[in-house]
Amino acid sequence: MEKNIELEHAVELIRKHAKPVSRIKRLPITEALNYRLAEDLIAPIDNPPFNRSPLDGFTFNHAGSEAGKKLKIIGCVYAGEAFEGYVKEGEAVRIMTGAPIPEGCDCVIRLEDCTWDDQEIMLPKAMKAYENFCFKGEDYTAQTVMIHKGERLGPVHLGIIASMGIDQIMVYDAVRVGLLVSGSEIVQPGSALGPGKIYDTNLTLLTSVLASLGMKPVLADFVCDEAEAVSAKIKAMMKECDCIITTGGVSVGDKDIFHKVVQLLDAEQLFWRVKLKPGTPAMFSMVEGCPLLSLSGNPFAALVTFDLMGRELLAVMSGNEALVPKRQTAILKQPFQKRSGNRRFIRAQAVKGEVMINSDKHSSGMLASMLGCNCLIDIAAGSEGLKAGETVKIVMLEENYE
Ligand SMILES: Nc1nc2c(c(=O)[nH]1)N[C@H]1C(S)=C(S)[C@@H](COP(=O)(O)OP(=O)(O)OC[C@H]3O[C@@H](n4cnc5c(N)ncnc54)[C@H](O)[C@@H]3O)O[C@H]1N2
Ligand code: MOO
Repeated sequence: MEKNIELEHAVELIRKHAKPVSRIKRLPITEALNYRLAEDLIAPIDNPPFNRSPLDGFTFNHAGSEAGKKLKIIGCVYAGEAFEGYVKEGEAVRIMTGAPIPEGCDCVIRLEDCTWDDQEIMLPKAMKAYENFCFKGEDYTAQTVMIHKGERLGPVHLGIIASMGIDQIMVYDAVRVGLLVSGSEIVQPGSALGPGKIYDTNLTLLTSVLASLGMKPVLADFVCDEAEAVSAKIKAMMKECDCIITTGGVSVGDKDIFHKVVQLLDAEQLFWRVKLKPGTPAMFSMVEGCPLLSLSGNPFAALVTFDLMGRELLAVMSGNEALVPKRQTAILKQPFQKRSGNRRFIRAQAVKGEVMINSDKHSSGMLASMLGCNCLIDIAAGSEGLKAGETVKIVMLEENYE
C-alpha cells in the first residue's frame, strides 16, 4: 500500500484499477437517455425514405417552365400518401409539405408564389431542376453507421435512432454505486438526537451529488463503527454494486476501523492518506475486483474528496469523462492570508473569470459555508497565502450544491 501520496497519483491508481462496466442490456429508446451504446447502429433505411416536398405548393417538371406558362392540375398528394401515376410536361400536382414527389416531377413552387384555380396554375417564372426538392436519403443513407458503440446517448442521438425506426437498443448498464456511511455517533435525520450524537449529513449529501451528476446509488446505508459489521455490510453490498464509496473511520483513532475492515475483506489496499486538505486520510482498495473508496467522515472533506477522486472513479466505470470536474484559472478577488503547509482546496464562488472567498469558515467539518460556492481553489503546498488579483487554479463543480 502507498501512503501520503499526491492527489494526481491517487487519481492515477484509481483510474488504473477501475474498469468500465461491461454489463449490457436491452432498453427501449424512451429509457436510454444518457446510457452508453453497446452496439454500432447502422441505418436500415434511407432518410427521408423518398423524395419529398419541403413546401405546400405545386410540383411538376421544370422543363419548359417559364413566366406565364399554364400547367393543368391533375391531382393532389398529401403527406403520408403516394401519388399514383406519372406527371407529364404541361401537368402539375398539388402537393403538401412532407408528401412524396410524384414520378416525372423535379421541382416544387410555393402555393403563394403562383396563381391558381381548380383547373390550372400559372407560373410567375421559370423553375430550375430540383428547386424546393428534398432528396431521398439526404439526411442519411441506408447502411451508414449512424452511432458508434460506446457513444453516450443524448436527445439528438435518440431522435436519430427513432428516425431509423429502431425502438430497442443494447446499452452498457449504469454503474451501480453503493454508499455506506459509518459512525456510531450518527443518527438519521428525523430521529431524536441523543448525547454525543450528530445527524448524518453524508448519506444525503453524497446521494444528492450523485443525483446531480445523473446517477443514483443502488444502495445507500449507514452502519455503526464496528469493523465486523462494516465489512459484513460491504460484502453484502458488493453483490449488488459495482463500486462502494464510504465515509468515516479512516483516520487513526481507536474507532477508525477501516484499516481492520480492509483486512477482514482481504482487500488489496492501494493507498491511504493523500497530500491534500480536506480529506487527507482517504483510502482506496480493491475487494474482489470491486473498487472501495473510503473517504473522511467530515462532510466537507467527504464532498471534496468525492469530487476530486470519486468522480474520476465513476468517470472510468461509466465511460463518461464529463463527470471529471473541469479545471480552470480565475482572478482572486480578495486575499486569503492563511499559510498552507499542505496542498489545500478551499470553497469559493467563481463568476466570469473571477473567484470570491465568501467565508472564513474552511474547516472540513463545516458544510454550511459551502452554500453559494461552485468551485474549489487549489492552493499549492507551502503557500504563504494568496494575494488579491492573483491568478489561481480552480476546480469547477458542476452544481452549486445549494
Ligand atoms: N490523531 C489524528 N487524528 C486525526 C487525524 C490525524 O491525522 N491524526 N486526521 C484528522 C483528519 S484530517 C480527518 S479528515 C479526520 C478523519 O476522520 P475519519 O475519516 O476517520 O472520520 P470520522 O472520525 O468518522 O469522522 C470525522 C468527523 O466527521 C463526523 N462525521 C462522520 N460521519 C459523518 C456523517 N455521516 N455526517 C456528519 N458528520 C459525520 C464525525 O462525527 C467526526 O466529527 O480525522 C482527524 N483526526
Ligand atoms: O483532512 Mo481532514 O478533512 O482536513 O480534517
